[in-house]
Order: sequence, then C-alpha cells, then structure tokens
Amino acid sequence: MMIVMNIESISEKSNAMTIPSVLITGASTGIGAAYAERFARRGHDLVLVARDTARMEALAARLHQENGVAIDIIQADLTQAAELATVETRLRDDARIGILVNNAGTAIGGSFIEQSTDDVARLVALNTTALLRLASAIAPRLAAAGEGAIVNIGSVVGLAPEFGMTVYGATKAFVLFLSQGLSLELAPKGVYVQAVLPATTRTEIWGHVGADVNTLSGVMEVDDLVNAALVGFDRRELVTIPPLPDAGQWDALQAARQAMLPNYRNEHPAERYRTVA
Ligand SMILES: NC(=O)C1=CN([C@@H]2O[C@H](COP(=O)(O)OP(=O)(O)OC[C@H]3O[C@@H](n4cnc5c(N)ncnc54)[C@H](OP(=O)(O)O)[C@@H]3O)[C@@H](O)[C@H]2O)C=CC1
Ligand SMILES: N[C@@H](C=O)C(=O)O
Repeated sequence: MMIVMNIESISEKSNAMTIPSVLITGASTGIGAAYAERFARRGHDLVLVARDTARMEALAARLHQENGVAIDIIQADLTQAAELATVETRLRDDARIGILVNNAGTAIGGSFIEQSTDDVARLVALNTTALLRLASAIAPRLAAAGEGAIVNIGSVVGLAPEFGMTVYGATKAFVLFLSQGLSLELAPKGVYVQAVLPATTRTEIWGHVGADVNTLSGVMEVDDLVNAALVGFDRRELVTIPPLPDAGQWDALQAARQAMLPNYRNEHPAERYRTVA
C-alpha cells in the first residue's frame, strides 16, 4: 500500500523557489532521521521515505512545527520493485528535489554460509539496487539542470573485509565505487556526489545484526555523525569518513590505488605469473 502525505507549510512556495527539497530514504529513524532534522533546520522542504509511516508522521509533524518546512511522506519498501518505482518517479518528476540522500540500508548477522540466499539477496536489493536505481532516477535531471547533489551512505566496512561482514561490506564497497565513478561523470555537469562512510554509530541497525550497541566500543552518536557528514557536504568533499582523524591516510590509499592504474595495461602476463613452459 502506498501512502503519500503532504504536510503543507506557509513557507513551501518560498522554499520551492529558493532552496531545493531533499528526498531522504530510511528517514524514519537513525541516520536518515538525523539528516531530516538537519536539512529541515537549514530550511529545506523534505520528502521522507521509509516503511514506518507512524514514525515518519511524528518526525514530520515535529520538524514542520519547529522549522516551518513542507514535508511529504512516502511509505515504501525499497526492496519491492513497485514501491521503489514510485520513489524513482518522484525523483524524476519533482523538479523541486535537488538533493537525494540515499541512506536506507540494513545489515544482517551471521557468516556468509550461515546467511540464507534470500537474506543476502534482500540485503543487496536494499543497500545497492535501490540506492542505484534512485541515483539513476535523479541524476539525468540534475545534470540537465547543472546543479544538485546525491549523498550515498556507505560504511567503513566497505573498506574492511577484515570486519567479517562480507556481503554487507560488499554492498558498501559498491556504494563507494559508484559514488567515485558518478562524481567523475557528474561533477563536470555541476552535480555534487558525496559518499559518507560512517563507522559504528548508535542506531537500531545493530539490533538487526543481533548486537547490543551499548556493549560496543567507539560508538558515535548519530547527531555527531550527521553533523560531521554535513561538514564534508558543505566542503563538497567526495568521500567523507567522519571517524577518521587523519585525512592523509585516505589520501595515501587513493594515491596507492591510482599509482597501479598504468600498470594494468600489459599485453603480456606479469613475469611473476609466467610459468616455465
Ligand atoms: N549505524 C551504523 O553503525 C552505521 C550505519 N551505516 C549505514 O547508514 C544507513 C542508515 O542506517 P542506520 O540509520 O544506522 O540504520 P537504522 O536501522 O537505524 O535505520 C535504517 C533506515 O532504513 C529504513 N529501511 C530499512 N529497510 C527498509 C526497506 N526495506 N525499505 C525502505 N526503508 C527501509 C528504516 O526505516 P523503516 O524500518 O521504517 O523502513 C530506517 O529508517 C544504512 O545505509 C547503514 O548501512 C553505515 C555505517 C555505520
Ligand atoms: N551498519 C554497521 C554495521 O552493521 C556498519 O556499517 O558499521
């Protein structure tokens, strides 16, 4: 069942004329809800997307009351093609939406051989397919307009197979690569793409993997995470890793990766792979 609700505000018309609306997926709780709070405080009208209508209604009512912004709610399970398509259509057709925050995502517990094929497929459907389709829906319109932004929420786990969340991490590695590639393609057209890589952040996601977040160390508060992510957003940073103290480590990783690029073009196998015939 699709519910689209609109909480009008007197400022809606002025906002629609001055600053872009922001569509945020996974906006009913956690990082997405924090993004909604921050963008509402900045005066952006919002489109909130998630499955839990009640939570989004409560958030929308409070943010409308506090900030006087217009807020639409779209109830959608982004693993369901028909419901995802409704959000894609909104992104394609609503010219007021200038920022997409691709945040909706989840994680599952267990090892690869313990996880069911259906569960890993559902994880990929949400964390990669839905994110990709929504970016694909909005990007042509933003490129034609010569402005706008796509924020993709990845994870440091996408850089860390050692963390033992293989499929989840693979989905987040996809998000990072997609963001880097889209930035190369879209930045020249005026569209800003940001990959945000949180580490352990205090949200309900940890319950989905069977962990008690209160037993974990180094847990960042969600507001601190989003505030830091928005510092990167305001700086137009391509990859924002809020918990990483030294940006030089990321830069060194990128430099080492890019130094390998010229060495991929060889008509013969590397000496180390040549067997003695
Ligand atoms: N918390 C952390 O430690 C970290 C989180 N991340 C990433 O941050 C993003 C947000 O996660 P976080 O806030 O922590 O998690 P939460 O579980 O707190 O929130 C997830 C959000 O996604 C929505 N969602 C979940 N499944 C679906 C679905 N099938 N269709 C539509 N919406 C859905 C949920 O809403 P509803 O249930 O109402 O549908 C909720 O609003 C994710 O991409 C996650 O991978 C990255 C690194 C660390
Ligand atoms: N979402 C967290 C894992 O469940 C993470 O990305 O660290």
